[in-house]
Amino acid sequence: MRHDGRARLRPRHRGGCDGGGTRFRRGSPSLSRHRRTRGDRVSNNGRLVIEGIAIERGGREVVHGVDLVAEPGAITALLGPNGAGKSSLVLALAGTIKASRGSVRLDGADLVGKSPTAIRTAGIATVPEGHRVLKDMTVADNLRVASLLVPRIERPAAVDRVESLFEELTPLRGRLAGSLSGGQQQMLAIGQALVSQPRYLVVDEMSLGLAPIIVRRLVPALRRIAAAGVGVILIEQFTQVALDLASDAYAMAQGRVVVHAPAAELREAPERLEQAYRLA
Ligand SMILES: Nc1ncnc2c1ncn2[C@@H]1O[C@H](COP(=O)(O)OP(=O)(O)OP(=O)(O)O)[C@@H](O)[C@H]1O
Repeated sequence: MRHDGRARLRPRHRGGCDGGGTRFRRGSPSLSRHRRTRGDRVSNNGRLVIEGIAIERGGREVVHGVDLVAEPGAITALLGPNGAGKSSLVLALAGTIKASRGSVRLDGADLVGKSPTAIRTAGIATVPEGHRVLKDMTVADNLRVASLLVPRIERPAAVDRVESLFEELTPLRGRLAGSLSGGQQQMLAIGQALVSQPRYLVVDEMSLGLAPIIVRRLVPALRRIAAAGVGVILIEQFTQVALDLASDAYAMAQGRVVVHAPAAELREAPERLEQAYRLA
């Protein structure tokens, strides 16, 4: 850790993240601008620690005490069938809905009950399922709008950094976001979340509505994001894509975590997931 609190750009080699050839442009600043003190590092090593989270929706509990730990610089997959409670957990992480019990700790602070803005400021950015970009605005303006959360002096660099991550978007800067392909719009949505240089990025159903060939174009960007030190929680319908990217995987069913294992183990034995879903 440098003394200015920024993570280095050195790619990390963890689990399925190869980091090879996927650095940010040389000299581009770190993705993470949130200050970490020595005391913070001692408290949980920068991990995002979710403990005993329960969530009610429509008057009934749909998530029943979920534990999950995400590591900085690593991709954590969150899998599970429809209705398992993944999106509810994501919305609670973003502060859009409130957990009825449990804690979400980053550097010792409990973020449950905090506003979405406070959570974003603490360093957690979320791309919710079906997130829409601003279709009547250009790509550049979508990123500029997202950069309003960043101190004025840092905004141009923040936008540049995201453009370097998604080079496919650079020639499209002047295009209306609504005219982009589905994959490019998803890149832009992830880019908007990254403009504020979060420490953790939560992406719900990254590939929703996208063809597998398009999803594969998003994969290197996710690897670069993690290699720059950002912890990623990836909720993904294409289990194999998620397990290839992740170092650690959780699967939920019926509001509970039913599997937690290294992603590599589940790649080797995908039937463990099906069994766990059946038993839940
Ligand atoms: N707005 C809502 N009001 C009431 N119940 C809801 C609401 N949204 C979701 N639920 C219920 O909460 C449970 C968990 O749903 P959730 O969307 O979190 O699951 P999921 O794992 O993300 O599934 P999917 O992949 O289909 O989105 C389900 O039983 C669902 O019917």
